[in-house]
Amino acid sequence: MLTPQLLEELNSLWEEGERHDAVTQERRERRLNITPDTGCFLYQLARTRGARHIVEIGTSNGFSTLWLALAARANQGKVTSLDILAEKQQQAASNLARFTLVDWVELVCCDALDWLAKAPLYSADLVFLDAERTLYPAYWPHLQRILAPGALLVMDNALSHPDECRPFMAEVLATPGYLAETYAIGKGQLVILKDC
Ligand SMILES: C[S@@+](CC[C@H](N)C(=O)[O-])C[C@H]1O[C@@H](n2cnc3c(N)ncnc32)[C@H](O)[C@@H]1O
Repeated sequence: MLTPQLLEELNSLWEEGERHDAVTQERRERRLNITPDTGCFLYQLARTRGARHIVEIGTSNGFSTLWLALAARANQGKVTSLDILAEKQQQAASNLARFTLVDWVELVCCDALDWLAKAPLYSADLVFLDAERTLYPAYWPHLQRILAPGALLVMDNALSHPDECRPFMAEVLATPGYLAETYAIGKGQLVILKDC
């Protein structure tokens, strides 16, 4: 259960990230966190789906990972979270420890495409995509393979960066068996259901 105190602590971490990003020019040093309502949305989706195998692409300092980890803990599952930058994952490890969620998350420092290329069939119940948007079309064949029947894929930034997201969205809409819709939550969430 997410207590008011826990929600307040998550909100404080997000506010701290916003303050940090406001004075940080270098993109690789920015947190670029999802919004708290997006975190709540992910938690609700993961809980109602009963997702046990959750994959996150783009860990940063672990703000979104915390929400997914809370759902994984409740579902007795786990999160595998990927980021290409080791320093980001060190920050995430520290935040997971602070929220005592380390046991529900495996942090993997890698290029997401390399990891996806080796991931097994039907190995994910929920995937959260929040990394380098122009690379998503190359991820799509692998994402289709790893999503279990009835699984969900959520992509952040559908409304904040429509031009960068358009090629991926076009690929998804052209693929039979997937139901996609964009919701005006945070920076815009494209939710894709593997409906086959
Ligand atoms: C927008 S941030 C993620 C924010 C995070 N989901 C949150 O809300 O707290 C994007 C992250 O994707 C990572 N990234 C970029 N390209 C990547 C790649 N090819 N493979 C894995 N991670 C990548 C970046 O290092 C960065 O930390």
